[in-house]
Amino acid sequence: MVLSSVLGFPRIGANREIKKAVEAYWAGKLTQEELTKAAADVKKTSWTSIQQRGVDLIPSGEFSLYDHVLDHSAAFNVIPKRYVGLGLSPIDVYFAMGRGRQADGVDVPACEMKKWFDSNYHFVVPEVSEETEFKLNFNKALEEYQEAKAAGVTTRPVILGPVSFLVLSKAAKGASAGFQPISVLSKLLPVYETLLTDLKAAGVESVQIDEPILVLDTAAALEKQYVSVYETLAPIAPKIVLTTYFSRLDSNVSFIAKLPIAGLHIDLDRAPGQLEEVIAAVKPTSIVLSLGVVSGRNIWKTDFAAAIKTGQTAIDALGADRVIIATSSSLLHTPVTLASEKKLTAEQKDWFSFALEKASEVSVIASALSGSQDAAVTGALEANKVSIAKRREFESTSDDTVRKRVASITPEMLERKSPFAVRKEVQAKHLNLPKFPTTTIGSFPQTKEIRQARAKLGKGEITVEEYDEFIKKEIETVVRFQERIGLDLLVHGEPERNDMVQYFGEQLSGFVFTQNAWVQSYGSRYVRPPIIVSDVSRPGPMTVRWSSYAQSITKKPMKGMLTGPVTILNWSFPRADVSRELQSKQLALALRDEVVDLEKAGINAIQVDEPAIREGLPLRRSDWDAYLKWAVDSFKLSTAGVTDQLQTHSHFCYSDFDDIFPSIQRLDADVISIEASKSDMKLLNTFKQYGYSNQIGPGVYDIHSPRVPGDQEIKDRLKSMLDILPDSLLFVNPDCGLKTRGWKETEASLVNLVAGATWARQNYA
Ligand SMILES: Nc1nc2c(c(=O)[nH]1)N[C@@H](CNc1ccc(C(=O)N[C@@H](CCC(=O)N[C@@H](CCC(=O)N[C@@H](CCC(=O)O)C(=O)O)C(=O)O)C(=O)O)cc1)CN2
Ligand code: MET
Ligand SMILES: [Zn+2]
Repeated sequence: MVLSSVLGFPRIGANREIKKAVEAYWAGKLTQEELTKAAADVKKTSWTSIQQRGVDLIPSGEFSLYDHVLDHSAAFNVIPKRYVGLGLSPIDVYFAMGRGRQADGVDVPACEMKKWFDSNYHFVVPEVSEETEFKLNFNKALEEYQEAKAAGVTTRPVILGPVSFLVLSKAAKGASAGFQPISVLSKLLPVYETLLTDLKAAGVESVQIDEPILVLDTAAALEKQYVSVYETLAPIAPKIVLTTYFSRLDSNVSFIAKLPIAGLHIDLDRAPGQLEEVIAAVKPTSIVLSLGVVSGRNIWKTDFAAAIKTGQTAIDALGADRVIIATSSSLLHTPVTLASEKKLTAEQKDWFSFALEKASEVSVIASALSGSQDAAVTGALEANKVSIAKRREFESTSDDTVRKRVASITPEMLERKSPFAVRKEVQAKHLNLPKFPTTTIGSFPQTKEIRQARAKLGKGEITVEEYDEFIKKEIETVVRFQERIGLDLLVHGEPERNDMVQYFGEQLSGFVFTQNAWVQSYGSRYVRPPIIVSDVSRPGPMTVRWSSYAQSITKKPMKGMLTGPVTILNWSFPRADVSRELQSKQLALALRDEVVDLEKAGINAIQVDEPAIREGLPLRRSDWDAYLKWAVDSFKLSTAGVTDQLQTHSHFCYSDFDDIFPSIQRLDADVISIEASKSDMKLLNTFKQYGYSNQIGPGVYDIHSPRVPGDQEIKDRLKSMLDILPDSLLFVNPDCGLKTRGWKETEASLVNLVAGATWARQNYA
């Protein structure tokens, strides 16, 4: 019989229960017991509803109050010294690592966060050194297995494998030079032995061990480690299903197939082409193959006929007992349920499947492959056939004007009129900014009042005019604030935006957006990715009136603020029927028109954010060039339609530039701002080493935490930056936008930032 499986489930709860509970706990409005209870309720609901949908292998242990990688660090005692001995309870140590803590005399910054592979989810980076004393503080996989059992659901616990855990870790401060976390694998392994022995003793039949790094090129050099880990673990553990996702195994499959594992999961949504090679590799073994045919990353209804065909190919080679039908990855990256969407049309609703609907999908596909004649199954197959046919019909329509415009993009359209050196002079005169110009990344605090006003507008409790007036007042407050504390290049603060991507999705043709389809980005922060359903175009200006209003009330230059094409694409659910390149170029043309309109409206600096350009980089190196070509071209297409005197900015809030450096240079933005406050100055050395030629604002403090940076701290940062970068190129700004921050810390931090720039002007004249 073919079994069905779900690899992981969204944590937020259908009504954002977990986000609300966690934030209430932080605010001191909920006790730890109440928080634990809220979590227990959501977990129980998830387990039972997946079970009701007929899924055989139900995940447990992957739930998290903040981040599952952080859960592993806490469980394995991978807790940096700076969080120890502060008198905090274990849960507060955990949250302090995730988001920093500044209260009651305690002042610790957060751990670094990084993007989880090519997704918009962030994990908290574990810090490891020779000194790390690994031990099992608690066994979360076991606890949640038992919790589910008590609720009447037998689950398959999920853990992150030891090799991936260490490869995703970084060297802790104080580790010796050149220390590689993977070098302490043999010290970590006993923790996994204990964890898995306990699972087995508790009667756990099989365990899902995630080793996502197996889809990376770097895993090829880790064969020895993989062999030793899994030879040690297999004899003492429940049956191991080694789980990979987001890309293909390529040649790694040859050593993976020899590991003593009971099952192997592969992602056939992202990498359908690997099926044959993987089947061939596992055929001579007894390994069960878990086929990730239901996307964990997108929301389109699965084409059952195609999935059944794939499943049948595997069954023909391996037999039905060696095939599992699964989601391609955890469903963490999809919203909870389509049932919460009240505003989608019936036609639109029929296109999609969210997490709960996907649970039904794996179950139906597996049943069909097991030969079920059950009326519910045959009915579902029939209904799916109709839905897919309708969707295909919709996809066959296109917007010819947009298609023609994309086809007629010329190389000249990608280039500014003059090179950077010339533009820099023109812009210096025009904008008249001081040395070390201070600016911010765009958003100011999204207060409760702003969100409530928008919620009221949505419910029809206030009129559009009232809402617009309210937004204008917010803009004015932000402008006056910036003038008062002495910032140089102002922003309007983005109060009108629910989110930097959703906001544009809502104004562009070709998108559908949701009411409640929240997906976790990090910690308690969630997004509602808009869905691209057809060709994209811009019915009219999107930001011009807000930016020109903001400019009209100040003499200081106002920076226009847009989200770039690659980022809109990456943070939306894209179409699956046309290439990402085509979608990106369509977005770029729409943004190009907006940029030109902003310049016409008297805006002299425009920032086009591309924080997702790095994250969109394919996981396999051989796919990089093709991606970088269209991604960079898209950005250039969106920004190059202006005169030399317009200063273009772009923003990237991550620090992994090593791999894409030449592409960042090729963007040819006049100014870029980057995340640099949490990583050390190594990043700036990279910029120097490559001879980055345009202006750059390395973030001088971390905005992801409510912690206020001291003014000496900012001066020290500027000093080390100026040791590396030419002073004529330096801008002074935070790491990222301030939307998640409160006003109190925003004001204190920016005052210190301006003081830092003033100090630099005095000392680096
Ligand atoms: N798409 C995206 N990806 C990104 C980022 C980003 O900004 N956008 N930034 C980076 C970090 N990730 C982030 C992701 C989300 C948020 C964030 O602030 N999310 C907000 C929600 C933003 C939003 O959509 N707000 C809506 C809805 C807000 C809301 O909850 N309203 C209440 C009603 C109002 C109230 O009573 O408070 C409701 O619906 O119940 C609005 O402002 O209109 C949150 O989780 O709290 C920040 C950073 C990387 N990836
Ligand atoms: C995640 S990048 C954020 C850029 C945006 N302009 C902001 O300040 O919010
Ligand atoms: Zn940012």
